[in-house]
Amino acid sequence: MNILVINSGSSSLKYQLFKMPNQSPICSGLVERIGIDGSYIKHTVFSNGEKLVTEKSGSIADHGEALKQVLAMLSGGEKPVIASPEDIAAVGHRVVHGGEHFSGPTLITDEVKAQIKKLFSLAPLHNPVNLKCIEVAEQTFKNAVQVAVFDTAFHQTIPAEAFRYAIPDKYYKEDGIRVYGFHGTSHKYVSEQAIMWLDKKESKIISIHLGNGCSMTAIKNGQSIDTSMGFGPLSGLVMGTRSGDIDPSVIFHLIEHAGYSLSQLSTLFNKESGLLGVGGSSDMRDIRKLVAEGNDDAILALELYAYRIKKFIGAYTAVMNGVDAIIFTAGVGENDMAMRESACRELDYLGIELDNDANAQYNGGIMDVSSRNSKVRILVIPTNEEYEIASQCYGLLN
Ligand SMILES: Nc1ncnc2c1ncn2[C@@H]1O[C@H](COP(=O)(O)OP(=O)(O)O)[C@@H](O)[C@H]1O
Ligand SMILES: CC(=O)OP(=O)(O)O
Ligand SMILES: [Mg+2]
Repeated sequence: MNILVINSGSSSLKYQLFKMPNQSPICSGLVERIGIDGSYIKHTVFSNGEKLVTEKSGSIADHGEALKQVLAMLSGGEKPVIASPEDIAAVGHRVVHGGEHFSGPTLITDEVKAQIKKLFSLAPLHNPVNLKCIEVAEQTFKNAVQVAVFDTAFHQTIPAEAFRYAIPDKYYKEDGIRVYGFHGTSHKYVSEQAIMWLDKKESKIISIHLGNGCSMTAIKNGQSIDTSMGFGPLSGLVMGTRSGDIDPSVIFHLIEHAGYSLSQLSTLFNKESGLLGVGGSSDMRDIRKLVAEGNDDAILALELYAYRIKKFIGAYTAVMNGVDAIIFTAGVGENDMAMRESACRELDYLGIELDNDANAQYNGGIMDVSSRNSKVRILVIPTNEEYEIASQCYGLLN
């Protein structure tokens, strides 16, 4: 059974085609820097132990256009992987916000699409794009089953003391205002990998997902018990274009004294803040180049970014009364060794000590980059949201 997985993030679209239940993909790829200059597609076909890579650059304005180009690559190019749309039995979609409605993989119906739409304003960089990808896939693969896997699902185990905000009851009961948490598919996947690696079911893990969106999760005995994103994917860590935690008084101030409208506020905190707002680019690679040129704004952006991670490591160590392992994952977490170094600096009081050489040598797979004396294992684990989505789809359909 061929399952195509579509993972649209805020700046990227990733995809993999799996022949399930076999774990290895037939092809995979990503479209990066969507909506900013220098967009490109990298499409890799795996065949008889070999990799055939096709790369294409050019401007890609939005996720709809990105997905159309990806679909053309699946059936065309040097090595087509499908002969016709009928070759795809199911399409698994990453959907970021599912509210309290969804705690597992879900067959997409008109009702499910309506729910995804209802949550547009809570995840404005994601849910509209997720729905667009579902619609393009429905039109392209008319006979395939469409399945949604929600970022929020893994966090449904968070207890009330962590998911409720300290505001009157009715805002939760009537309006569903609570912490939902995101990147759940990634936190689930990497923490399960870590539990296998540690060979320890009763474990305390902090998972740090640093992509364009960034979040951290405290995972006790395999279950999410707290996470840094909240009602929407905006709170917590400093991100590519999102501010992370901010005192709501700033919002009152901007409305009262600068006449800001709702949409101006949403644009400011979702699209113009974070690394972009402080350092001049949303992309960590650009920030690193600016830092190398001595740009003070970019240096400050990195400091804010690392400081916030460190603060949550402290908070989640306290919440779990200890920590066995910390995981770094996603675009920045896997590729930016200097950020891992900054975030773990001077944490020896908590028993967290990085091995700088091992950290610098990381080049893929699961690796322990902590020093021998470190009480806490520091693991770099490549996330694979697409594989996790494919297995959940397969589980649902069989
Ligand atoms: N080699 C690298 N060094 C530093 N940062 C990197 C590298 N490769 C990717 N990144 C960063 O990873 C981020 C994107 O992460 P990703 O997980 O793909 O994001 P998303 O899924 O949220 O769109 C960008 O900030 C990008 O600069
Ligand atoms: C939820 C979220 O922020 O996702 P991404 O990092 O893919 O933008
Ligand atoms: Mg992502």
